[in-house]
Amino acid sequence: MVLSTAVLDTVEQICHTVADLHGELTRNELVIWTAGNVSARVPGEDLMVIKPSGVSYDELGAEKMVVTDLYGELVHGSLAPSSDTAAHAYVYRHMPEVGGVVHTHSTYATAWAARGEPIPCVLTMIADEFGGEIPVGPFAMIGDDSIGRGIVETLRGSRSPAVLMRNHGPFTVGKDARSAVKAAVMVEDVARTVHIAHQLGNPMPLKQEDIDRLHERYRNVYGQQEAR
Ligand SMILES: O=C(CO)[C@@H](O)[C@H](O)COP(=O)(O)O
Repeated sequence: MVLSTAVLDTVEQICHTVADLHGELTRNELVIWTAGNVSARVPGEDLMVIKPSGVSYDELGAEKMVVTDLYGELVHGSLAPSSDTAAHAYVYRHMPEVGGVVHTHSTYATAWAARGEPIPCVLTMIADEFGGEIPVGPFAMIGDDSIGRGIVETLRGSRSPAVLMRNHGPFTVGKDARSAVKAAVMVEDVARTVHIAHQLGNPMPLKQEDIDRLHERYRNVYGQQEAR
């Protein structure tokens, strides 16, 4: 596939954004070695930008990013795309509102995934960002559509931008890649806090009406609305 100059310009900007966001994964200590990935949809095109597989985060500049179609076929770039490319691509094909996808193996969220247990909505921060419990998706093999199917089946009908894929780890989505990274940071933080709460006793669930009000306020009042 030959990309037009206009699309190449857009792709170049997105490559910089996606490369920088991989720096957020390391800065927030969500990944070890090469074990996590960020992607972004190319707006208006059936394309996405994702990191190459198995390349050190220290070497992940914009020039190393790869562009694939929404079936994971390489369109631009020379390196082999991330092993989770098919999963990200499936999400973009089936969730048109999603502009960014992130996967990590962050320690506490992955521990919940190993136990196959949703993170209960026992904190205002969980109600705010996730709108309820953080769900568990099925175990799925790496490399084909299976993980993507599990993500989409679990997140459809949920307000959560995060799913804990059983025996694997968290996948998060957002309107753009930065929002998906934010959800990845937050899922790890609440996974750790709720784990600690469990060591101390029984965390108290929030009432559904309070969850709804908190989530609504977070979406529509919190922060600088024009920047959301
Ligand atoms: O869980 C998996 C698959 O084993 C991945 O998240 C890897 O840990 C990182 O893979 P690349 O993005 O480097 O291919």
